[in-house]
Amino acid sequence: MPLCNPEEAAPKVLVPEKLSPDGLVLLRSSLDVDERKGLTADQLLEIIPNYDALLVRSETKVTATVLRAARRLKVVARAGVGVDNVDVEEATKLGIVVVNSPSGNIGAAAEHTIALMMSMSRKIPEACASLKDGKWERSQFVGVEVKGKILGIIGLGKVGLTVARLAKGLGMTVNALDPYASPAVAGSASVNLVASLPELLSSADFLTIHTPLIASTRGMIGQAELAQMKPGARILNVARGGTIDEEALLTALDSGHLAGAAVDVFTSEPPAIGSTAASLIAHPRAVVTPHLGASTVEAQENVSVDVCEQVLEILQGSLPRSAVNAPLILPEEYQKLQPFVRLVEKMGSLYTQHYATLPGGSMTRNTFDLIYQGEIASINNTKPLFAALIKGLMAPISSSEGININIVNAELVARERGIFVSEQHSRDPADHSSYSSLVTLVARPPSRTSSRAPASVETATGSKQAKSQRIISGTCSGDSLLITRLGRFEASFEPEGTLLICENYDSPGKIGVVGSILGQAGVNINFMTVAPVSPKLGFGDLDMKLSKDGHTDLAAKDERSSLQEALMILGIDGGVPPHVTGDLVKEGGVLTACAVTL
Ligand SMILES: NC(=O)C1=CN([C@@H]2O[C@H](COP(=O)(O)OP(=O)(O)OC[C@H]3O[C@@H](n4cnc5c(N)ncnc54)[C@H](O)[C@@H]3O)[C@@H](O)[C@H]2O)C=CC1
Ligand SMILES: O=C(O)C(=O)COP(=O)(O)O
Repeated sequence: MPLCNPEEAAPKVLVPEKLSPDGLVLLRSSLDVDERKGLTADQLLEIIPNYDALLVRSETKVTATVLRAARRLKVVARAGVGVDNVDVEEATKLGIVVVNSPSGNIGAAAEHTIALMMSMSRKIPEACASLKDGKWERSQFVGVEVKGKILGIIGLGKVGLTVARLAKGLGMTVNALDPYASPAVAGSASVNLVASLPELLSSADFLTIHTPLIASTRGMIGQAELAQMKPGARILNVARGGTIDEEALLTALDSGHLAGAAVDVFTSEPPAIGSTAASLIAHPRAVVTPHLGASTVEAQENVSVDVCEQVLEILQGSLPRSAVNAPLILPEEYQKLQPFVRLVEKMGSLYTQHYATLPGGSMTRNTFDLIYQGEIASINNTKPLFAALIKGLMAPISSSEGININIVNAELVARERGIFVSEQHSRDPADHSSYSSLVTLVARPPSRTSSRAPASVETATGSKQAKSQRIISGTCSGDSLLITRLGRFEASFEPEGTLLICENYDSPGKIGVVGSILGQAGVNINFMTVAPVSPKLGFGDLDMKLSKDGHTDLAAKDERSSLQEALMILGIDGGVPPHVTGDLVKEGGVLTACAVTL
């Protein structure tokens, strides 16, 4: 699918950090890639409104303020694992997809951990510096071996497990603490899962952290925890600054309780002059690197290609494979859903535009059944359809404060707006018409009383109950969309462009009357179709099931005979002047008229 119309400017991608060209080259053929290293926070805030995608590593702080200012932004791609520099919650609210590269740099981070452990245990950085300084000080740099020692790992995820396997190869015993780790996976790597942090701390000769920085891991190793470690033990952090309290670590090194620390990551990067982290860096028993865990040629190629491919997918309207804040959907399922996503969005928009203009309209009904029948019913993951419905319902009545409603934030938006959708799958072929798939949107009435109107209020043209039906059905054939039912009328029209929908008495001359009013107003008619009252007002078995639950207000079958109205749907060139719909309903026999744009 092309990323943009050749007439339009290509979507813009901002890359404020060093990213491997291997991924960027994939973007350049269809996107406008802007590499702007060294931007200040203020500069980023100033230019971000111009971009559709933002590619970062760990240095760029993608704050709520940046995201709110980013009016066009569809995706933040983190070329790496940790997304703690991105306000994912705010991105979710705004419908901005956040993707990462969950496995591109695992090997690099694990190897760096082992490199730091060996450097620390054999005092390689100090020995190297001394020798370069012209000295030959062999006796000062006697180290310890790791073989036969116990390595304690906090966080047995992708990096932790790789470190464990490498450490096993070095002859270490590996203990690990991870409440979410699989005992089978740990067992297969010969890792002993321990039950508590004190157990891990008190047994380890080397302790290494491989958790994300989240609420439960922030400051997880403080003064009390360091005190539980063996005297002379060594600690490593190649995960995130903030998991170990830097002040407490400095004290433990100063006191000699810990023999060494190897640190790649800091609470603030780069650490401020005079900060605790700066003192830690300067400490003679600390081996430090400036967040280099992922800095290998191979890892950078991997993460760059991984996220750039995802940026392309997202800007093409597909779902990414590693979204941090969107549900996982298999590509083949997504492919099947695509035309229905368009259909359901149009049905939602048609619902709001059509019913909000009816007498007593407005979006007073906020509880919907979305019913999938036929082949579409076999797809279980219908999150894109749910999102499309919310988007369609909201689009005509809300600017949504610039929020792009999509699969990322649809549930949140629906909750905030008090919209409830019950999705129902009916796989029974008897439940739907001749269409291979049918999607039906039913708005439940505001209360049971209004849906159970007594027979005495029926008019000559049908029951109040039947008239109050708010049902839209539709189907897809290839890429073509078709509305097959609107309220109690059996329709057959494409939900595209501007449509004038008139409900009228099904009597001769109506078409001429409508045509002449439109002609006088200079409105050009493209096509016209008439929708009679549906001979099948409900959904057969499904209809009955729903009615028993009191969910819907579908009409009873014996009400059909008295209904003599029809729906006239006219495709219009351009818009319909507001007075035209008013003029139409003043005409005898035209009951309602509304213009919708789909
Ligand atoms: N220094 C560097 O350049 C790099 C750092 N990293 C960092 O390494 C960390 C881990 O990365 P991955 O292994 O890929 O992530 P992962 O998600 O595969 O593994 C994290 C593990 O931590 C565990 N965990 C979470 N909370 C825990 C707790 N309270 N106690 C014990 N375990 C807990 C989880 O169950 C999971 O198994 C991330 O923070 C990432 O940002 C990753 C790559 C490079
Ligand atoms: O992937 C991660 O979590 C990392 O910490 C790597 O960070 P970087 O991309 O090297 O700034």
